[in-house]
Amino acid sequence: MSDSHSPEQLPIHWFQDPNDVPADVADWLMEMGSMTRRFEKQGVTVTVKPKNECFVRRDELGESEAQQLPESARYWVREVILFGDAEPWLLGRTVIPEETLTGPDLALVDLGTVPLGRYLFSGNNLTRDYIHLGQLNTEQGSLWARRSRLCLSDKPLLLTEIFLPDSPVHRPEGKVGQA
Ligand SMILES: C=C(O[C@@H]1C=C(C(=O)O)C=C[C@H]1O)C(=O)O
Repeated sequence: MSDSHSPEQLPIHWFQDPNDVPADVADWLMEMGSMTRRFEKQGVTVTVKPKNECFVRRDELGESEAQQLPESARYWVREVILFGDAEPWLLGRTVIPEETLTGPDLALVDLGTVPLGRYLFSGNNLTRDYIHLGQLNTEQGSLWARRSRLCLSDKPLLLTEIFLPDSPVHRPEGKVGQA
């Protein structure tokens, strides 16, 4: 799957019932802590390559994204590829209403190659409203995905993560280096 597609343009099928997802996959997708840290526990160096970062209007969001975020004049969008060592493991798309970018949280627009999780999980002011589990069918096969609405000091942001074929989520044992 080319990384030129924005996750919002990709037709992700969202499951109504998480029990429709295999338990070993759900164990990854329902991770409540930092996915960056979870990946690092696989023994890899996690790096982030920003692909797109900009402000957009509400009518430029995907319909399902806009439905899950409050009205705002504009939203900060961050799209990245996250790597485990040299392997692309995850496409991430974060949408942040401008009203969330207050005080120290304005730093969210300057993350660059710093993994979002390093910032979000650095304090004790992050909650996760929900995690939706999904699957994306591509010419190369299907990919697992999840969408979380997070709140940073009670201010919302929406995070979509698509797990790429090389990621542990798609390995039978979920472990790196096991054939
Ligand atoms: C939210 C986290 O940050 C990760 C890093 C991202 C980024 O740098 O934009 C996006 C998705 C996450 O997989 C996390 O570690 O849980």
